[in-house]
Amino acid sequence: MEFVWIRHDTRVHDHLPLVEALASEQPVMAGFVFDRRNEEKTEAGFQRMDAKRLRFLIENLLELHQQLGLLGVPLVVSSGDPVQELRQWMKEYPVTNIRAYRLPGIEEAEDEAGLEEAAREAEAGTSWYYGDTLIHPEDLPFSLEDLPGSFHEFEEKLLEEKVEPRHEVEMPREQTPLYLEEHAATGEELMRLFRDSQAETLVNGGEKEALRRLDDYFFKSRHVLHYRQRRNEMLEFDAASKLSPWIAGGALSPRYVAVRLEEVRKEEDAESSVQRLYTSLLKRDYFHFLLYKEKEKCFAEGGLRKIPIEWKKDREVFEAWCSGNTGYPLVDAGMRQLKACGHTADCARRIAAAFLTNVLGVDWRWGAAWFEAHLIDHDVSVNYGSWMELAGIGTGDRGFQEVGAVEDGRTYDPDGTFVKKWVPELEFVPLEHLFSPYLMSEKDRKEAALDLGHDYPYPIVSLEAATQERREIYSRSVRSSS
Ligand SMILES: Cc1cc2nc3c(=O)[nH]c(=O)nc-3n(C[C@H](O)[C@H](O)[C@H](O)COP(=O)(O)OP(=O)(O)OC[C@H]3O[C@@H](n4cnc5c(N)ncnc54)[C@H](O)[C@@H]3O)c2cc1C
Repeated sequence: MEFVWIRHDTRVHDHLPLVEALASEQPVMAGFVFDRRNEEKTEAGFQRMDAKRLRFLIENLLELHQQLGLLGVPLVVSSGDPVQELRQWMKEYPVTNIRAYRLPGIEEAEDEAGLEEAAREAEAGTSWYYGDTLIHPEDLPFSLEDLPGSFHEFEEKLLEEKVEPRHEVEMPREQTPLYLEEHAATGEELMRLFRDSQAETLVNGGEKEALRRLDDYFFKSRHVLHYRQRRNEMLEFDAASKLSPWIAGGALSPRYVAVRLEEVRKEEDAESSVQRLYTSLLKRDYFHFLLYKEKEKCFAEGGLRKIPIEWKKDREVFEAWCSGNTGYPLVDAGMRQLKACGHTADCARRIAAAFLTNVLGVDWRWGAAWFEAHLIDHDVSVNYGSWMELAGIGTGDRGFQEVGAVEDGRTYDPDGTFVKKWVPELEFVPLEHLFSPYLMSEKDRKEAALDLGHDYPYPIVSLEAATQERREIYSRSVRSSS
């Protein structure tokens, strides 16, 4: 029997392991393990996977269960240590071969090695695939060891060498249904988990919903044509694709997105936005390859550049940031949105992340862990890679980055709708003071019905003084490491 181990690939389109398993003429089943590690607490004291992420995952799995059912492929689920659960399934079913996608990540690589060993013991084979990126690793014009040191260089090399994604694979063909009682039990279990989860998410999970969103953004509403100009808008849902939760969970293949994007490219005036969106997808690839290459370094205190920065582990300050109560409305709006629905726009992420590290000086890994817990599009390589970049310890050589916690409001939230939506305490504050309400006179505050320190906090630190302090710490640390 062929066994397809589902990891971050909760779909049936563009799924080579499934296609090849079904082409093998052997009966095929699939399995997914809810990884117990996600129930562990982080150093900062919260669970690694929040209810929103879990809910989105359950929705992806419910849809996969249905889609696999239509192909005659039963799906089993369990929770625990992935290798132990796979070992157990190899005992319960006559598994001769396991097929799965490889993933970047330390724990992921440990699981792959553990599965290899378990399969050897069970005298079963293993077949590994790459499907998490747009570009297949074997098609890179350099070895992983020679991965360029900046995304810009990486993109340039790929464009120069005209490296393109491979074609997506055909849809899997169905098999004579393999009846397993456990398939029905899986459906009931997933429904129970779904009913028990109360979380709200920006979008709903599942392959069908992913394909619907793509179709809408690319072809029906055609908002994609304005991607280059609008992608940094903070509040508007259609300003960017919002495909990341499905791509990260594997309900949507990045290659499928690229294929459909090429159809858009043929349209008049589409080139600039299409190319910009392709760049975004390539940036995701870059972070994936970076994690494949650098492994543990992507989680180290000093990051890839091994800069021995002193980070604070101040829980009170960290909690004010997590809950969106720093007194800087632009930071707080993004953080509140993240907590409420598991998503916030790219520039809101950048501002919030850089504020934690480059103003508050809190350990970047605490912030990355908070994002990991709450983002429904969490992708370990993109998240940790982005955090390192903003803290000045990742790829590129951008050094210390100033945080536009006030000025960026005028650029990215020019009419203040984003801040007013997520920080309603500031509803009556005029736009000129919206991003820095602490600068208002007492009279202005009264007129805006704002009792600072009561309705909304005073700034947790002075932006200028704290930035100056962190800049000095950063420069000292860079000097001491060179
Ligand atoms: C601190 C920080 C943490 C982040 N963590 C994650 C994460 O865990 N998972 C994640 O998918 N993205 C992450 N991002 C990148 C980016 O913010 C999101 O991909 C983007 O906001 C998703 O919205 P969208 O689907 O509308 O993107 P679009 O702008 O429509 O882009 C299309 C796709 O390209 C990819 N993409 C877009 N921007 C980036 C980027 N800067 N880096 C890498 N890939 C990108 C995503 O897959 C996205 O769905 C992070 C950014 C920062 C600054």
